[in-house]
Amino acid sequence: MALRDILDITVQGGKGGDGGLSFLRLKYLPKGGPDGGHGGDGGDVVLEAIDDVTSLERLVSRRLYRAGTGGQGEGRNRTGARGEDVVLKVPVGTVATDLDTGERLADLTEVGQRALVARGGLGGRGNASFASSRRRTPRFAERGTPGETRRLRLELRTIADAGLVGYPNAGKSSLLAALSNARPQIASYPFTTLSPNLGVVERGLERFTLADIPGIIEGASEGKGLGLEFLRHISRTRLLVFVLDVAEAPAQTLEALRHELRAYDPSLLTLPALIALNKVDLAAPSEVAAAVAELTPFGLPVLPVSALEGAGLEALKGTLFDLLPQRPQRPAPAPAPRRVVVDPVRVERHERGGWRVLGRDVTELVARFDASNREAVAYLQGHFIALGVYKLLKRAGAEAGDDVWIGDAVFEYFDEAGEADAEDSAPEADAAADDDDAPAPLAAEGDGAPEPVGAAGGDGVAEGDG
Ligand SMILES: Nc1nc2c(ncn2[C@@H]2O[C@H](COP(=O)(O)OP(=O)(O)OP(=O)(O)O)[C@@H](O)[C@H]2O)c(=O)[nH]1
Repeated sequence: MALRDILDITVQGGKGGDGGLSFLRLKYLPKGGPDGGHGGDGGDVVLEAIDDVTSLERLVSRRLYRAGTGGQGEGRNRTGARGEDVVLKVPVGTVATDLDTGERLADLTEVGQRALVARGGLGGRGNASFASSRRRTPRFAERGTPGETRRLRLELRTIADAGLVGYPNAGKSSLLAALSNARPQIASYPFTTLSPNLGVVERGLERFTLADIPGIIEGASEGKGLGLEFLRHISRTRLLVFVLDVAEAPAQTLEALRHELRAYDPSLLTLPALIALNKVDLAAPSEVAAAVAELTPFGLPVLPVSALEGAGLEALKGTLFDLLPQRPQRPAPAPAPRRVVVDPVRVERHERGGWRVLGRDVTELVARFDASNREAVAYLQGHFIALGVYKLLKRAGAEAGDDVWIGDAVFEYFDEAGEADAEDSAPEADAAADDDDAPAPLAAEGDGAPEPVGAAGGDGVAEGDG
């Protein structure tokens, strides 16, 4: 079977469900407390390695794989359902790379191994979470965050146990067909095989996989022909079978093949190897004997065979089983650490007048609330203080009435006295989260002017040039 071995897709974690906005209703308790539950987290996109080399083929029909959205939080503090995961089955030997960052996300070397490639978003907190002694009936809740989106390259690096290496037309496909269950196309001209063919070789209950590694010609290691495309398939085999045509200067050919392998990856030459001296049916016995003598100095077992007529194949098979090293029990690799993106809060002029506040923490925070909801904005103000937003705006020269853009939301800036005094008694970042409707000099557009209050704590976090 010919294998598709590279596929680019987009994967997207599910959006987190929004937090619930709800109040307890009881017959004798008309003004019940807030009881909106949390939104469920969005589902993840996960890769799972299976023992089927054709499985990339089945992912071709779609370009985007998106996991399920988390359910919305509901009354009586009911948490929304978690979004459904999407599990993509890929062949063992698949390597997943982030196309935009080049980061290696997964290297699946064992059947059943899984890797998370796009995390679902977080569910938002329900309004019950925002209740406090001063805000008994919070009429806002948090939105869920979007899931991760990634452009992904899936690349199958064939993990065949043994690889057939030889010049075009040496008889690799024929040998593969003769030794295994594979039925590759065979033609009498070079380059019939453009992607590796794979077969399973069996002896009683033992079995191993054998791949035909085509395209290795002189200069392959420098990228000639499709050389590098094919060479990467060898990089994981545990045994090499050099396939040489008895009539085509076998010793010289072997030298050339070894040269290409060494240039690509010197460690390939340390793998156990043997020589299948093919097409002996076309040569006189003396010719075969001379070729064997010529090859002996390489120190590898030499097995004269005829892929076409079947001569020597049982002996070849036996030697393959004898030489094949045990598959190492590789521990599952540790998951890659999450990258921490440093994107400090900063302020710049907005092209339409006013200001733009940038920085991941603050824009993500604002995106989680409805900026037209006064209560939500009052809640956000505590965080703006902790993140140093006011201080930066003031330093940059913001004036009362200026528009301040944060993500998609627009606020209005209020300049006020007393800020300097408040700088010392700035709240901790954590405390700000629970801070009650602390008025501060940013209000949602159209809101009445709140009372002035002072500036930034958490300045270390927010350091940046205004
Ligand atoms: N007489 C004879 N012909 C053979 C033998 N093995 C392969 N051939 C022939 O040699 C030609 C090439 O064989 P393939 O198996 O396609 O060779 P390959 O090395 O896989 O070639 P590429 O796929 O082009 O890299 C075909 O015409 C085969 O029938 C053999 O043992 N004896």
